Formats: sequence, structure tokens, C-alpha cells
Amino acid sequence: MRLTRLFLLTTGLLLALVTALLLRSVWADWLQVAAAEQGLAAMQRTYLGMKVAEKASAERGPAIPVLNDTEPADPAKRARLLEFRRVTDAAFDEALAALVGSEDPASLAARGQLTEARQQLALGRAEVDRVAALPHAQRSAPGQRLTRRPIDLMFAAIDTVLAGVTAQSAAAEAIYPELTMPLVGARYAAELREYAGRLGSQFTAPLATGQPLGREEQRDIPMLMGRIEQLRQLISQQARARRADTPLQAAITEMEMQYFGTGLPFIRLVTERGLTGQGYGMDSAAFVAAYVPAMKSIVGLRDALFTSARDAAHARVAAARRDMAINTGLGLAVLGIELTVFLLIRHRVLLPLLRGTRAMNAIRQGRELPDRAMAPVTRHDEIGDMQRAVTALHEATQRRRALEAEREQLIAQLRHASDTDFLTGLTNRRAFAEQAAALLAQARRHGWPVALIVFDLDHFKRVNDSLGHPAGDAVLQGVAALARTLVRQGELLARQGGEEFAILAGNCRHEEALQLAERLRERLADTPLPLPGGGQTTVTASFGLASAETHGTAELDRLYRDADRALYRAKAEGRNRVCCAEAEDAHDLA
Ligand SMILES: Nc1nc2c(ncn2[C@@H]2O[C@H](COP(=O)(O)OP(=O)(O)OP(=O)(O)O)[C@@H](O)[C@H]2O)c(=O)[nH]1
Repeated sequence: MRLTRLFLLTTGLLLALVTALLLRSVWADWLQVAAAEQGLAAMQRTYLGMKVAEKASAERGPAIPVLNDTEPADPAKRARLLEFRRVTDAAFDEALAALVGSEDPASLAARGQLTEARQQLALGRAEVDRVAALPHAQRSAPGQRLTRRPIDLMFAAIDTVLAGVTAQSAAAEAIYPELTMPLVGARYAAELREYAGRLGSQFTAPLATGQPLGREEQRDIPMLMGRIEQLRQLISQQARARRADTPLQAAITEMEMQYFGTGLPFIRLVTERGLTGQGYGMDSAAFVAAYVPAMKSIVGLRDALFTSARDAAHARVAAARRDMAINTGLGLAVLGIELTVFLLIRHRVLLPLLRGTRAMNAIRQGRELPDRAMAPVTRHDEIGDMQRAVTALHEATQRRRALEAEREQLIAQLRHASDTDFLTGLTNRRAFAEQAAALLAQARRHGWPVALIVFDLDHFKRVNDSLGHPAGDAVLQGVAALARTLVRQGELLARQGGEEFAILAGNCRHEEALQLAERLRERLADTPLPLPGGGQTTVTASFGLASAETHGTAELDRLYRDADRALYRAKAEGRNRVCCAEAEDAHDLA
């Protein structure tokens, strides 16, 4: 597997692993936060339920004077009752509003219970209003006890609310088991407040009629007192475990003083009077005014217990959130460090390594290195050492290649010099022999006719003698230049030495060769050649032509000998002419 692929694969795997661990940890923390918040919400709903119970219970207080009112009815009593009802309704609204949007089973149940309680309360209220509208004589008729029934109806609503409170509190306790004590304690206090209220309600009918306590009151009062004492014990038991909780201890002391020290003894006194039939010595309004304030201390205790639980729950939510923030931060830091390390390895090791490998390959294949690979190396680590080694290798290779190129150029120059006549720039005799052999071999392969033209300047010695050796050289150069213009591609032109030249033409018939020789001869004779120093001169040349017309084994030596003979004849016959090899000289390639 390629290194880059392996690196990407391991990087991806590790990142995925760390991300999965991070998500798992955040998810677990989030569940903790959500549970803590859920518990807190259940606690809040518990409290709102307790407040509903408290307010609905308190509503019975002003209902008693209205039920016991004489004609004409006192509007102030009625107004007070309506104000209490408004407060109860507000408590219901608040509790129901806190449930909006919560679709968990506990919230749905609480909503149902509150709605049901509200309906029960509405029935009680209707009964209060109905009975209160009756003439006082009818309401207070001995034995009728009409004013008790509406109050009893109102109890049902509170029972329903308190059942909901217990359910909500249980939900909160399940999440916060360590807060069971203050939560249960608060619930007991709420119940205590309710039973204390109910105890007071026992005197509604007796006070209205001025009659001694009836059978129902005589049955219910001891029972309620027993329940109240039981709740008192339960609360103090719970509170003992929290001696350090100063506000809680203060609230208990206050309740002991206010309710158990004042309120309850007052009830005992009124009960005694009701049992002996000696008269109560107060009307129901005075009874309410004397008893109800003492119950406030129970509400105070309930709130102290609840506040203690709620503060602890708030602290736990905050701790869960803090844990989540710390774990998330740490996880992200690990992820960030991992990513940085991977990027560093990629940029500081892997990519330079890849570039180094590419550079080595480029050096091996003789390609140009990319600019980036040639940038000056500033690193002082192992990768820097490698980069410097690659650069050094590249420079050494460059130098070696430059030397090789120079050597090849020199060889080419030498070869050219050794193949070229230094004066005219034409192929020299030696190179001509080599190239002619190749051309003749090609002609043989293809069955081409070949022709060799040899020409020699006439009386060249005179040129040298009369115009000087440099002029002779210039004439030789001029002749070479002129011959070059007439020679075609594939024809070999060479200076054979002195003032003698040769043209070997492949795939050239005798007539064509003859035409070429004639044309060259004429052009030479007609063309003035420039001399050094400004003058001009013309020269003629004699030509010998040997042809090998048919397929065969034309030998250069033999062709040359025949062409030379013909040249000799041309000289002998007066120069400036072309002579072809005689019949006995002529030969074919066969
Ligand atoms: N300037 C110059 N002269 C050369 C060179 N090579 C040979 N020669 C001269 O060419 C002349 C050749 O003379 P010859 O062999 O007598 O022939 P010719 O004078 O041309 O007479 P024919 O060939 O019989 O017409 C000599 O004088 C050589 O010195 C050269 O490279 N430069």
C-alpha cells in the first residue's frame, strides 16, 4: 500500500475513533444533564402542585364566613372569597402553564389531575355559592349541616392535587435519591397544611349553627389530629438528619411555636367547648382569624424543605453541565491535538518525503526538478538532511550531464572536423569513402542506378601562381559553394584533395548524371568567383563520369578508376569538358 494511502487510512481511523469516543462521552454527559434538568422540572412541578393545594385549601377559609353569613350578606366577606378564588385560579394557571410542552407520562398525568381537580373545585365552589344563597335560617337549621357539604366537596379537589404532587415528587426523587428527605418532608408539610385546614373546616357548621360538635366532627377531629401528629413526627424525623440546615431548623422551630404551640391548642379549646355545649364564644370569622395565621408556619416549613431540595438540584444540574463542558473541551482538545499532529506529520514528514521521492525519480529519469524541490533547504532535522542530499545529488547529476553533453558536443565537433574539408567545408575524401559505401549499399538494395562524377579544375596551378595561394583557396571555396547549389538531396559532394572534387549520385541514371556534370561545368565556366581583395576570376574544370546502370555490385574503387580515366581523357582532349567512361570501362552493377 502507498505510504500516503496508509497514512490517510490510519489518520481517518484514529480520527473516527477519537470522534466516536468524544461523541459517546458528550452523549453520556448530555443524558446526565438532561436527567438532572428533568428532575429539576419535576421538582418545580411538585412545588407548583403544592401551591395549588395550599391556595385551594386557603380558599376554604373565606368560604366559611360567607357560608355562615347572616342577612343582609356582607359584601366584604364575598369580595374576600372571590380574591382567594382568583389566587387559587392563578396557582392552577401557573401549574398548568409549567406543563405545556412536556409530553412525558408524569406531566401528562399531572395535567389530567390538575384539570380534574379544577373541575372538582368548581363543583365545590358552585355548592358554596348555592348554599350561601339560601336564607340563613335554613342554612343554620340545627341538624341540617348544610354548610359542611360544600367544604367536603372542596376536599376532593385537594386530594386529587396532592396525589399529583406525590407522583411528581416521586419522579424527582427517582432522579435525585439523595434529596428524598427534603422532598418527602416538603410533601408531608403540604399534607400537614391540608389536614390542619381540614381540622379548622370541622367547625364550619357548628359555628354557623351554634350547635355542639356533631357526630361527624366528633369522628373526624381526633382522626385529623392523629394524622397531624403523625405527620409532625415524620417531619421531625426527616429533619433530624439535617441538623446543619439552619433555615430548615428555624422553619421547624417556627412551626412548633406557631402551629403546635398556638394553633393546635386553640383547636383543642374550641373542640372542648363544642363537646361540652357551653357555647363557642366566637363567630366563624373570629375563628378563622385566630386559627388561619398559625398555619402559615407549616407553609414556611414546606418552602424551607423544598428550597433546600431545589438548591441541591440546581447545584447538580450546574455540576452536570460543568462536567459536560469540561469533557467536551478536553475531547475537542484531544481531537485538535490529534489533527494538528497528523497535519504536522503530513506537512513536515510525508509531503517532503514524497517530494524527495519525486525529485529522485526526476533525477533518475533526467527530468527537470520542480521549482519547489529546488527551494533552499532551511530545516535542520533528518528531513532537511534528506532534502540537502537530494539537492546535492541533483547538482552532481546536473554537472555530470553537462560534462557528458560537452563531451558529446566535442566528439560531434571532432567527428565533423575529421569528416570535413577544412577549406571548403565539404565532405573530405575519407568521409566520402565511408558515406559512399553506405549509399552504394542502399542502391544495391533498391536496384538503383548510380553515377560518379569526378572533376578537376583546369590549370589551377596558374591561378595560384598568378593570383597567389590565398586567391587559389578562395577559388576552391567558390567552386565548392557553386557545386553545392547544384547537388540534390541524397547526392554526395566531396573534395577529394587539391583541386579535385567528386559527386556520387544514387538513384541517378547516366543521362541525368551527364546533365548534372554538364550543368556544373557550364556554371563554373560562366560564374566569376570572388577573390580576396576584391577581384574576380573564372575557372573551368574537366569532368569524368562513370555510371553503374543496372542492379549489381558497384564498387567505389572501380567506379572511381573509371571516372578518373574519363577525367584524364577530358584533360587530354582539351579540358573544360565532360567525358564518360569508355565502353570497355563501363560496367554495370551486375
Ligand atoms: N591555393 C591552393 N592551391 C592548391 C591546393 N591544393 C593544391 N593546390 C595547387 O594546385 C595545383 C595543381 O597543379 P597541377 O597538378 O599541376 O594541375 P593544374 O595546374 O591544375 O593543371 P591540370 O590539372 O593539368 O589542368 C598545384 O599548384 C598545387 O599547389 C590548395 O589547397 N590551395
